[in-house]
Amino acid sequence: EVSRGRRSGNYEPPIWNFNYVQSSSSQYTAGRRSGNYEANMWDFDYIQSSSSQFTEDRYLERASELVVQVKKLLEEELTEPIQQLELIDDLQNMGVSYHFEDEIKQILKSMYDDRVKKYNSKDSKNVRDLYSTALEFRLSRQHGFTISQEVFDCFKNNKGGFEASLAEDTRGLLQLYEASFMLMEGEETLEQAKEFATSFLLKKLEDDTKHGILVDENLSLSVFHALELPIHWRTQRHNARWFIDAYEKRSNRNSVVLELAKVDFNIVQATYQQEIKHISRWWEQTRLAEKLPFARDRLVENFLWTVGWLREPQYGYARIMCTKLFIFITYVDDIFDVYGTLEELQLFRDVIRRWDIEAMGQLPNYMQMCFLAIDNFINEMAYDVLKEQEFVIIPHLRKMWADLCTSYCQEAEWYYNKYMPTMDEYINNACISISTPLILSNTYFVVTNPIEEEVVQNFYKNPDVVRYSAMILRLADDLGTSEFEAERGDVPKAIECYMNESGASREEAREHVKFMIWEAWKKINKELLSNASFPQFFLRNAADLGRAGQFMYQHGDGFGVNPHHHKEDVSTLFFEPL
Ligand SMILES: CC1(C)[C@@H]2CC[C@@]1(C)[C@@H](OP(=O)([O-])OP(=O)([O-])[O-])C2
Ligand SMILES: [Mg+2]
Ligand SMILES: [Mg+2]
Ligand SMILES: [Mg+2]
Repeated sequence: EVSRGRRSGNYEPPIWNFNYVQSSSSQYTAGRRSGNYEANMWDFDYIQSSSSQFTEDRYLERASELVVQVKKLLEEELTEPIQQLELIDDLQNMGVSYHFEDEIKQILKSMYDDRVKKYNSKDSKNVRDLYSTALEFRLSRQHGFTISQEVFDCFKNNKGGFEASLAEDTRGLLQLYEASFMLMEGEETLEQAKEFATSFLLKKLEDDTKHGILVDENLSLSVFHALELPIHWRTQRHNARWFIDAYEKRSNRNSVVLELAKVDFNIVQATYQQEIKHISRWWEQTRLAEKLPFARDRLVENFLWTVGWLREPQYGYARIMCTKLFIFITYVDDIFDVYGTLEELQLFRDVIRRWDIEAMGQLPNYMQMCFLAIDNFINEMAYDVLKEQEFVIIPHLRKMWADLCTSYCQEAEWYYNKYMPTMDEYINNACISISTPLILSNTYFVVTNPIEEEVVQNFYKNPDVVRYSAMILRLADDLGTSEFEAERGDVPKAIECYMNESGASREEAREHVKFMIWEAWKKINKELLSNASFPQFFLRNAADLGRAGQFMYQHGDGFGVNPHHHKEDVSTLFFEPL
């Protein structure tokens, strides 16, 4: 088959194979109930209840005790607002804030109301230190409070720039840097803040490296980590382990908070592990990896994608279904990008557009296998939803798949016809081919009860929140994968389109794509604060899907060509307890 002029992705076999996954275990997994995992444990209603049915009671009990103690700490024992803000930030970064959502919202709301009162009372400007102002700004915006960038005006000189004396305040500069990523279009102070803080933080790292003296090693590590990716661009679960390790090194760490972070990390890991084992058994029996060996067989890495936006334990069913979705998207993407002839691809697109099961016979066997497996999958999802809430999602699932394959086929036709699309032509198609509309709509269907028809109709209005989420994932993907794709043979991607249009070098084009990601985040930040057409959880998923792309491709193609980039992440998240 490959000899018939078909391209190959030369993708390595999976690092985590079936036997490894099935042999994994965790002391946190409930032994007595392990036998009935294959019963109806995985359908929508059962799994939605709570994934704690997988966990040993003694660990659940300890975690519950610790949650009560941390709530008391957060609401009663911490007397200074800055202490509460620091603990909120630590709980979020270590992945345990989902236990304290109401308390966190209440604390941030009362701080926001106080600030508005003070501002309206024209009190003398309550000039606070940069550190606490920036931390409160970021957390408030993150939780939907439209705090103004003007809170930073008191740190500017009479020329409108930030005071040079702030350069000595590394902790404050780090928080100013983190806060600046919450910006929306037109917020010049935050644009300035990002440039100002970045320049001094980079200088701080250079000085540390040059002189070899780390005044505060933890602070230097935090600065380095932030300059790699700011907190606002990081997915919580993927980064929890780093923050727990960093918290443990701190002299001011709270032992109760640390113990909760560790025991919760291990409970969630045990839950994820059971889900991966279940999906792995399903994947093995499809035999698609055997039948379509040219495609990326990345079951565990596809699960790693889904914990980027479906992190809380109770979303087990959704993680299972979205991992299956990601597997099929990857396989269809590789059919269009790597293996199919143009004639086969156009036929496949037309059959998918009509969802014409009867026309299956016209397809080559590898496409028949893929189409029928996807048909089984969307019927399974649609039946689960219909059983739960009498809402028929089949037409929407088929439409989203048809749109995806149409965009894939457009890319294939550009490739085979050696056509170089303009940047606009490429981006308008690539915001669909990156599969974000399909992923976000499917996620909505598997986590929402009741599904609202009005929200579903909003999917079809090419909403900005979906477009800019797709833009971030698409551009992160192109930064990570397009050089290898160009070598193998694929449609020109954002970098190549920009080089062609502007005459820029590859490095200049890469910098421009990074700038486009920065611009897309301004749009998403506005959507997160003001979009009323979609539920908050949908908006969070949209932002997190972009973040998952920035995580996955941070060091190149960490999914297809170089899954070893995330070998450590997979081990610590799914297989090795803290
Ligand atoms: C789910 C995905 C994020 C989307 C389809 C498979 C992916 C893992 C990625 O793969 P890639 O081959 O880089 O996509 P594209 O560049 O061919 O669009 C793009
Ligand atoms: Mg591809
Ligand atoms: Mg593709
Ligand atoms: Mg790619």
